[in-house]
Amino acid sequence: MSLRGLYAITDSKLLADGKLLPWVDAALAGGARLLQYRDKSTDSARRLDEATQLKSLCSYYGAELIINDDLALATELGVGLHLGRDDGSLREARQQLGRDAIIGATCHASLDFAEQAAAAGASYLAFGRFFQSVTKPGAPAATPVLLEQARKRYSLPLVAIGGVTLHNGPQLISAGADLLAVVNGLFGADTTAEVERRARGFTELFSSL
Ligand SMILES: Cc1ncc(COP(=O)(O)OP(=O)(O)O)c(N)n1
Ligand SMILES: Cc1nc(C(=O)O)sc1CCOP(=O)(O)O
Ligand SMILES: [Mg+2]
Repeated sequence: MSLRGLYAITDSKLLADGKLLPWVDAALAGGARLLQYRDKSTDSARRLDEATQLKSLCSYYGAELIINDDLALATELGVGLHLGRDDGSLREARQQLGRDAIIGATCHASLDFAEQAAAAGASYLAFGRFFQSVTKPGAPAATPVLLEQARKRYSLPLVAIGGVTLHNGPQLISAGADLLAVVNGLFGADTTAEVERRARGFTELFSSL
């Protein structure tokens, strides 16, 4: 599949109290192409159960599920994986998951990190954070100029993350982002109708720019 469009990322605090599946369903109905299951808890039974249900939803909508941090869970479900700088070896994950798996890498604001990730077999390179993020306020800052530089250097899909909204998304796409990775700007909505409206809005940004 082509890696371009909205990349929805779940958040266990925002999507507590039974919101996970309906809120994700709305994001996928609105056109999200990738969904990352990001849950920092250690409740492995619940994580397996939730990720299994998310895999079914993604399959229904023709989207791809990516697991944050957890190679074992991604392997068990046969889905993609996102690794940060301290989340284990991308090269080993590639060997374990196979050549077709989507494996993404956090590159913060560093073209050197991007070079390492590309050499280790990353499927996409994620840069950020571009704006203030309520989800991860302490993430290192990046600028659209970095995206432009990465765009010139890599043909791999580029992901922009961190404080992304419908309002500021266009400048990141113009700078070269293929995917906008969003938590609060998508799932911080009060209703599923609003999540779907926002997801459609993000999706339309990619056809209009
Ligand atoms: C698409 C995408 N980009 C970056 C991250 C951040 O990954 P990481 O630095 O490992 O931080 P955590 O998400 O694990 O807190 C991401 N998850 N997804
Ligand atoms: C998980 C994460 N990683 C980031 C990075 O810069 O690497 S920013 C971030 C949080 C993204 O959430 P929101 O869309 O609510 O800002
Ligand atoms: Mg991580």
